[in-house]
Amino acid sequence: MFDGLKDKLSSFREDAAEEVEEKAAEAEAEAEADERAEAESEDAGAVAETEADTAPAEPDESGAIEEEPDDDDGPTASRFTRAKAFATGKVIIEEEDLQEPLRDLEFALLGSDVEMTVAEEILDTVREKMLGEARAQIETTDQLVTEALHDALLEVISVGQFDFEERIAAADKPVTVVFTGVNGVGKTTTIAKLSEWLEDRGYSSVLANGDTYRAGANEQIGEHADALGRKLIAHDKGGDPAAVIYDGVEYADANDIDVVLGDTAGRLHTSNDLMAQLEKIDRVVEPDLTLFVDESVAGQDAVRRATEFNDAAEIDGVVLSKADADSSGGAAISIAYVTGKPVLFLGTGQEYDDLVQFDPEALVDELLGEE
Ligand SMILES: Nc1nc2c(ncn2[C@@H]2O[C@H](COP(=O)(O)OP(=O)(O)OP(=O)(O)O)[C@@H](O)[C@H]2O)c(=O)[nH]1
Repeated sequence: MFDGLKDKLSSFREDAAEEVEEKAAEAEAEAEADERAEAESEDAGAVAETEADTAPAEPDESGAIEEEPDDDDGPTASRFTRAKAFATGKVIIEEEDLQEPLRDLEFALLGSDVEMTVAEEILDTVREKMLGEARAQIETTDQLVTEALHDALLEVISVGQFDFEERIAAADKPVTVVFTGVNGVGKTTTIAKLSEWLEDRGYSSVLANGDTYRAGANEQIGEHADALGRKLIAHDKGGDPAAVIYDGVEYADANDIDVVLGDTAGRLHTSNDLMAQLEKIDRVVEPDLTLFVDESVAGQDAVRRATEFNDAAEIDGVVLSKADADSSGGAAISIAYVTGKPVLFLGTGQEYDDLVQFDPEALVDELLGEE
């Protein structure tokens, strides 16, 4: 999962650390050269003094003795500051050290289908966290780069994050969860997986097929219900999806079922009649949560669709299916930052237990982990 992105981040870390180390070594060499030059000029000055008894340096008007050599014939202020820091066991990171690595990071992120504004935010945070940073020479630069990247990724990935299980636990029962998204992205499979995920945590669920549009939809979700031993509420093709999910809620109420999982027909946000159906479901059933399902592999297309769905019929969270087939991870990195709605689950295969609760910290650790 997300192996391409992981490799790219790993190369960025190596290159950035190397570049910063190189600049630090240059600063060290310069510091040594400056020290030597200073010592030599002091020697020469001592000789000259004995020969011509010249006056010692006077404090300037403010009373301070000028410490930093001027730009024309000495090291630049930044070189001087760096050299001074180096002499006290520190390495200072400067804008120019980061230019190339950050450009590489930008390519890596965009190449992994990370949305532009998200990539920019990550770059800004890394730059901000590293610039002017003085680290002890004994710390590795790689550590510093990794920490900056960790914070930058976590910041964008964890936007709006909440604990789904806590939400289910705290809500009045039955909890109604409705799933939306375009065709064929894995909504129905996700519902079956989530039903199993809930069962594993002690919550019962009923499936309600609000996809009254597609021929064969009842049979498809029915197979999952049979395999899992769950009750399915379904109406004939062409029926009212809001009525099906409403019946699901009634059934759950009457039978002490904790969660109603409502499927809906795959649709484009531009299909007005289908979007009107979602509004009606919202009105009639008042779902506790509306989850948008899309394929992780769809990258920025998934981000765009999530935004469009959220605008048309507000979503509460996102499930990214087929993360097992996704090497780039662009959607997982970008979607929460762009939509303000968190990724709650990743689909990681075709089996019922291939559903993983999304944990931003764990994902960042995984992305930055050793191969
Ligand atoms: N590899 C992989 N395949 C998945 C995952 N989730 C779903 N699929 C597969 O994706 C295909 C489509 O899944 P469905 O659940 O039928 O998709 P849907 O969105 O309900 O489709 P419509 O009802 O046509 O809108 C199926 O073959 C699933 O087995 C996943 O996490 N990983």
